[in-house]
Amino acid sequence: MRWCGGPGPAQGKGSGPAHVVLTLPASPSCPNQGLSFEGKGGQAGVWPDAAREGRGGGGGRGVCFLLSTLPHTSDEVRNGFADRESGGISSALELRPAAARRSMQDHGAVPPGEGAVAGEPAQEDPAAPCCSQRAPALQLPAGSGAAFPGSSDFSPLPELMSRRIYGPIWKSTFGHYENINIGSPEVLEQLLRQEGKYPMRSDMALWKEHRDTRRLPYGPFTEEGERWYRLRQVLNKRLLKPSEAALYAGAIGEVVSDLMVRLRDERSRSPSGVLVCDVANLLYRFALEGISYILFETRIGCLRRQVPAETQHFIDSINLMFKNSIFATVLPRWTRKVLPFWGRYLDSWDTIFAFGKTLIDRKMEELEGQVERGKEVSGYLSYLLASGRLSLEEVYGSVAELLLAGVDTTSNTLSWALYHLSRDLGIQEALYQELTAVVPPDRVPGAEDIPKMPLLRAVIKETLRIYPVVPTNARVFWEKDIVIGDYLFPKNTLFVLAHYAMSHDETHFPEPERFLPQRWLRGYGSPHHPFSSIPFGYGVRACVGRRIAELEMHLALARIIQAFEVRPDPRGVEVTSVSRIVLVADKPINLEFVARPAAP
Ligand code: HEM
Repeated sequence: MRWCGGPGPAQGKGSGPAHVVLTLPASPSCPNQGLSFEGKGGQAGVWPDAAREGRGGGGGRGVCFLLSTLPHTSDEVRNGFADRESGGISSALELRPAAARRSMQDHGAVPPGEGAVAGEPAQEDPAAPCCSQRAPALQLPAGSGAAFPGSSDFSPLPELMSRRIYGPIWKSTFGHYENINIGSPEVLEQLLRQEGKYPMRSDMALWKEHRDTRRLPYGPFTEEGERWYRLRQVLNKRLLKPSEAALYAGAIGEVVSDLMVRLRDERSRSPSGVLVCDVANLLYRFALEGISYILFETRIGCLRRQVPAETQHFIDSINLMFKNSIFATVLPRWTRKVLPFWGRYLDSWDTIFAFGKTLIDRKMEELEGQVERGKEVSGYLSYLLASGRLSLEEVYGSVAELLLAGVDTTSNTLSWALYHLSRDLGIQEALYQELTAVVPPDRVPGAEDIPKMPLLRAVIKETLRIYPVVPTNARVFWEKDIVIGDYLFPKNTLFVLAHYAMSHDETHFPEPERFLPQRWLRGYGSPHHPFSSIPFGYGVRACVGRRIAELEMHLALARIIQAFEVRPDPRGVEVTSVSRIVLVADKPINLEFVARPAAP
C-alpha cells in the first residue's frame, strides 16, 4: 500500500494563480432582439459584455458554481502552464502512474488497455492539440478600459485531453490546491462507493462567507456534516421521488403553456416569422418561472413580455453574484478592500435572499389566513414551513440555494437538446412519431405520458452526456483515508471528478461527439459503465432537484416538438460548449420553429 500525500482544500482559501486571462465572447447579432430583458443585467460601462450577460439568462451564471469552478479551473491552469514545468504529476505525488495503472488493473479498476499515464500517451493522436500550446484560459485584459470583464469562458476540452494523456487518474494544482483528478468510471465507482454518511463536495468557502458575514443560515450546498444531513432529510421529501415530483406536473404544465405563448410571440416578431434568437434566454426565463412557482407557489412573471422590475432586479443579481464570484475566486483577498467586486458580490447575494424572503413571507401570511379558515394547504413551501423541522431562517437559506440551482441547469440542457434535434431531423421525426403515438394531437402531454416515451427520455440523457451541465464535480473525504487500487489517499484529499472527460470517452461511448439518443434505448448494442455518465451526481449528496428538472425538461420538450418542427439557424451558425461555471453555448443558439399542423 502506498501513501499518497496530498493536502486537501484546507490550505487553499481564495488565493489564485498569478497569470489570468479573461476571454470576451463574441456577441452575434440577431434580427429580432429587443426584448425588455436584453441589456439590463450587467452594469453598463463596467462590464464590457453587459448586453450579452444581461440578457437575463442562458449565459450560464451557473449554479453549481463551486462544484465545478475550482476543479475545472485547476485543470485549465495546469494544462496551460503548471505541470509542464514540473515534469508531470507523478513526481509531485510520489505516485508512479504506470505502477498505479498496473495496480488498478490488478484490482480490476481499470480494464487493460484503458487510459494511459503521464508521459505515456493513451492514444497516439497526431491531430490532438498539444496542451502546452493552448493559450492560457484566463486573462485580465490590460488597458481594455474595463475595470472588470464579466466573462470567463473555459473550454471543457483540456479535461478530455488530460484524460487521454494521463489515463484514469492524475494530479493537478491550482494555487495552493492539489487535486486528484478521476477520469475513469471504474475508478470513480471505487471512489464514490467509499462515501460516508455525510459526503462533502468542496468547501464552498465563498458562499459560506456571505452567509457568515450576514449571519444567514446555510442551505443544501453550503451546509455540511450532520446539519446537512438533517436539512436534506427535510428537503428530499416531496422532491426526490418521481411520484412526488409528479405532484408538480400541473404547475409545470401551466408554466410550459406560458413558454409556448412567449415562443409563439417571439417567432412571430422575427422577420421570417419563425426564428427565435437565443433560445437559452427564453428557456432561462421558463426555468426560473418554473422553479419559483414550485418553491414559492407564486408566479413571478418571467414569461411576460415585460418582466416585472422586482423579478428583473433579482435576475440581474444572480448574474452579478456569479460574475463577482469569479473575481473573488481568482484575485487575492486583499483586493476585496480596494476593488468593488467583493461589495457587489455580497450585495447581489443580499438581493437574492431578500427576493426569496419577500415571497416566503408573503406566502406565510397567505397560509396563516388559509389555516385560520380551516383550508388545507399544499405545495413545497407550505410543506417546508409546516414541517416544523426547519426554522424560518433555515427555510430562507435553503430556498435561495434551491432557486439558484434550478435555473441554468435545466435551461441549458433544454437548449442543447433543441439545438441537436434541429440538426438531426431524423431523430426529431422519430421523437414526433413517438409523441403522436402516445398523445393525441388535441391533448397536451402530461407527466403520465413520459414513461411511455423512451426516446424523449433518451434525448435528455444523451444531451446531458454530451453536455454535462456540471462538467467537473468534486469530493473531499474528510472523515477517512481513501484507498483506490493500490494507493492510499489521506483524508481531506480533494478529488476532482472529470465527468465531461468520462462521458466523452470513446471506450464507453463510441463516436462520443455524435448525438445518438438511441444509445440509451434498450437493445442498443453498446452498454456503458453505469458511472460513465452521471449528470446529476451520485449518492446521498446527488442533485435534490433531479426529478423536478427531468419533469420540466420532458414536459417542455414534448410540448415544443408537438407544436413545432425545430430547424437550425438558417445562417448555419455552429455552436460549441464552453464551461462558464456551468457548461453553456459559446454563442446564442438561434432556431426556427415551424408550426406543425393541428397542434393543440
Ligand atoms: C439538468 C438539470 C440539473 C442537473 C444536470 C443538476 C446537476 C447537479 C449535480 C451534478 C449536483 C451535484 C451532485 C453531487 O455532488 O453528487 C447537483 C446538486 C444540487 N442540485 Fe442539481 N442539477 C439540475 C437541476 C436542479 C434543480 C432543478 C434543482 C432545484 C430544485 C437542483 C438543486 C440542487 C441542489 C440543492 C444541489 C446540492 C445538493 C446537496 O449538496 O445536498 N438541481 N445538481
